[in-house]
Amino acid sequence: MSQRVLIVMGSDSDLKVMKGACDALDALGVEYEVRISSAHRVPDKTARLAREAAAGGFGAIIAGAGGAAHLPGVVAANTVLPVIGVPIESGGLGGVDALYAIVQMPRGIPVATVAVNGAYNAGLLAAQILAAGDPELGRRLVAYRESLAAQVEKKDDDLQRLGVAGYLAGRA
Ligand SMILES: Nc1c(C(=O)O)ncn1[C@@H]1O[C@H](COP(=O)(O)O)[C@@H](O)[C@H]1O
Repeated sequence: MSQRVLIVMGSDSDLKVMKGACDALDALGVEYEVRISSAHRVPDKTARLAREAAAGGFGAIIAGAGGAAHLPGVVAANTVLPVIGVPIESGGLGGVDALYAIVQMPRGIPVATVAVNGAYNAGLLAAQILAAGDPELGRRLVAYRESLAAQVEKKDDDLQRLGVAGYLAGRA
């Protein structure tokens, strides 16, 4: 059976952003489970989710949190599965607080960090991690990259054909 991705977030207020990870995994046909847990508010549950993840068939974990974002680090402390942290924009500091909290992990307990609100890339990265042991998923990732390249080529063709003003008018 293919491995799944565990998606954890600190609050339901993170769901709108974290849906990006679900969208990426859906597009690639990767199964996942979405949970709300908080290192601050439910520390025991958070540790349990992380400790049981490998045995539960998960191959990677995405953890998103805003503000004093300790969740990804605490998840990483409780598993040797790869953990991808998503800093979420919340409160007055625009997500920089969460970014620093997640990216500045101490030596020994790494968390791979994506951009502020970068949940879609977290989903892609989780899929790429699973693809190391799943050649069929690897082929779907290659097809995804080819579709990205085709989109850029189409935009460039349109720009050459229409010129700058025409291109912008077509997008308005
Ligand atoms: N950073 C953390 C943790 C944690 O790191 O354990 N638990 C919740 N939160 C974050 O607090 C923000 C506000 O949460 P509420 O909207 O529930 O007040 C959310 O972005 C959440 O990820």
